[in-house]
Amino acid sequence: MALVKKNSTLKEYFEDAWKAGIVLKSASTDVFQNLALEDWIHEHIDVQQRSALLMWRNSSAVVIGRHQNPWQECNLNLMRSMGIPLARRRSGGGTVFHDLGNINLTFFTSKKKYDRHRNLRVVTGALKDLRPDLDVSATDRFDIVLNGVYKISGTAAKLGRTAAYHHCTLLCSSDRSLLSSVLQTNCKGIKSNATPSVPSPVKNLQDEDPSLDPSAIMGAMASRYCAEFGFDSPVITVDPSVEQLMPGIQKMAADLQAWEWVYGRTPKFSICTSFMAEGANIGLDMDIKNGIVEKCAMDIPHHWLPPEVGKELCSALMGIRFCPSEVAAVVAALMRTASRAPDLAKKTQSLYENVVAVM
Ligand SMILES: Nc1ncnc2c1ncn2[C@@H]1O[C@H](COP(=O)(O)OC(=O)CCCC[C@@H]2CCSS2)[C@@H](O)[C@H]1O
Repeated sequence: MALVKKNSTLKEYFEDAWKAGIVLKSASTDVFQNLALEDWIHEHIDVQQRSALLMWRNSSAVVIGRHQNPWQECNLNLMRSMGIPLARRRSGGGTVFHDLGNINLTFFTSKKKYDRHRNLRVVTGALKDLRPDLDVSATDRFDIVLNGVYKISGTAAKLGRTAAYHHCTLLCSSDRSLLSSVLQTNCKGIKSNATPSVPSPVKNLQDEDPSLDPSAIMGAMASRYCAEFGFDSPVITVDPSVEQLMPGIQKMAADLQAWEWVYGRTPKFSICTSFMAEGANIGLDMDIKNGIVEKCAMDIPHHWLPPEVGKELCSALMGIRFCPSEVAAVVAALMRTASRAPDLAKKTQSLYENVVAVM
């Protein structure tokens, strides 16, 4: 393993030293830094005459596709309570769970040389180099399955004008029970045209063979990649938190982490649901555009709460971000300004808790 020389940017280093191709490994396990590293390479490195493989792992995170709805795809309540970040990537496709037991592989090429079959052959070939009798194969939707059934890898891609990347996951030893809990929505009654994920039964490679650990797999992957693409490269470790190496990368990471990108890019959707609050059945109807509440109506029995109180709450929710902290701030302000009888305050609080439960 080698580190990029001090005082040279990755671009200079890459383009001077590595004529045919390069194998990189990220030193970071931060999902936003690593997605920014992909973006940076895609935008700055000339891949017309060379190719690159980037290997990276993240600490626990959920990664949605560019055109997806996070409220529809994952359990945001659980993720918030466990401190698991949500990221929206630049490529399309469905939602996956990452942790240190999952390897991500990004294949950078010119658009002309973009070839997912070839890349997945590198992945399955490397696994077979480690364990020849492993039954792994690529499907026609570019998943890789183990024993013909269990998904161990999912694929997505980004095609630019002249350059492209194809990236995929590889489940070695991920927390499968956390994977399935976080990929289950806590939000009922969503109507949306966002890209839905395609859930599959998953397995870890280590369930099949405990010797298949992430570092052995990454070593085999690097060798196979070099053999397939016809060059020889050591694995170069790059640290995306070092701005001097990749000028502009911190801004890219900040953009990927911004609420406006992660949540605000969700295609317009609506929520039509009902819940029980303090013994009353309440209907909730909301439209959310760019992550902002555009319409809010509650169907509240009049004997339970005076209509003006419900209307006041709905109009306070209009125009705010569809997220618990903003709703909490709005409700706290309402409680402070309006003098509430204890009974009304309790009911407003219960409405608030139920609204937050769908966020
Ligand atoms: N880490 C991981 N690997 C493989 N399969 C997974 C994983 N996490 C969840 N899943 C399963 O795939 C479906 C979603 O499948 P679906 O086909 O909808 O989406 C994908 O596969 C997208 C792959 C994106 C790969 C990128 C590479 C670098 S950043 S993320 C989910 O419901 C689970 O059943």
